[in-house]
Amino acid sequence: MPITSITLRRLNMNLKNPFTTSFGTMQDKDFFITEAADDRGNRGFGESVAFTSPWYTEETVETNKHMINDFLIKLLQDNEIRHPSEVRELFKPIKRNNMAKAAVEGAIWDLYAKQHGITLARALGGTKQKIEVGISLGIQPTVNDLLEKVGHHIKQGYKRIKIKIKPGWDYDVLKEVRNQFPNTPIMADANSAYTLDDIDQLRKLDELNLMMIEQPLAHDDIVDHAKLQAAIQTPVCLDESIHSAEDARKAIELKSCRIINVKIGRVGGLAEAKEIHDLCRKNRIDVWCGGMLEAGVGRAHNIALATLPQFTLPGDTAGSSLYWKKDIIKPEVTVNDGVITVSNKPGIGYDIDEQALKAFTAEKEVFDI
Ligand SMILES: O=C(O)CCC(=O)c1ccccc1C(=O)O
Ligand SMILES: [Mg+2]
Repeated sequence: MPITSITLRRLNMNLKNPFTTSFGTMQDKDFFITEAADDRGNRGFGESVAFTSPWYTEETVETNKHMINDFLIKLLQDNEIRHPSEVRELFKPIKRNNMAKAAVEGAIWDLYAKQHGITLARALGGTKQKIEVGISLGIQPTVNDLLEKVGHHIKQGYKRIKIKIKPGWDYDVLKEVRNQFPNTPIMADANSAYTLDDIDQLRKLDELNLMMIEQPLAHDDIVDHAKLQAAIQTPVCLDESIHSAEDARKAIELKSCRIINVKIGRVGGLAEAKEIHDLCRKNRIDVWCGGMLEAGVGRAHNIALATLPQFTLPGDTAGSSLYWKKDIIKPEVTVNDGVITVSNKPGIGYDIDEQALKAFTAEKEVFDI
């Protein structure tokens, strides 16, 4: 497929509200938007989901820059690809650095879909016209703040509420939420804040009828998670531990989880994400699309991925306006009664807001391919 250039733009955007996890608080986002262009005026876009510090995985904005500039671009310059699904194989000699790879691969998928006049969802084999979404609520200053936010988002129609937890902000808080909202689908995300020593505290969550607990144990573990899953009723969902279809296969085999949160960046791109999806479909593991506080381009990619059939649970792809005063796509992603209607325009399905993109761009570099 024709690709004549890759452009890297480094953007700075401010989140509307600070987002707090068991690791700390995020307010500013500094990230890359990638663009793959051909000589017929088609432009495909991708987004890197790495943060400025390596708290979620080992990658950062700076490591992304190094990997893309010094390795991934060269592989594209030296090799022809016929289809975006070949990018994964092309990037294999570079170990890990999945978010860097996904950012480049994503732009190429969007370009391919636009070259063929089809939606990215269709290029991936997705069929859903509508996707259900939930919201992820960071750790709040007080329980009352949390209860108020939960109530607000239930009223807006979000299909499930995810609550970040950590030791000291877990059972008691979730119990208050459950008491006030007895019928709402609720889940918890610990971002690796516990160990097996906390098993009694984690078992207490069983009485709260949670949809799942996401990544309770270490970011690189699938063994202790299997022990935990055997000891509690609440389904375990893995996020940080799954970087590839191979990781997913092993976790399924060990019974480390009953659910997997798929994030395109964490697993190295759309082709790998689809393979995890296919594997989970075969093994009847529910999957949902996670979020990384994306701007519109990354959000659009998530929506396209979530049109695949095994995305059976609501994802973290909430509406743009929950994160940003102004997004970089037109129109912004909107959610009605917890549902996003999938765009039928070619590629990611949203236009780039060129003015906004320019306004948020701090650095720009163009590589000829
Ligand atoms: O709303 C979103 O984009 C997802 C929010 C979220 O939970 C999250 C945000 C940043 C990093 C990791 C996670 C996570 O799923 O663990
Ligand atoms: Mg998570």
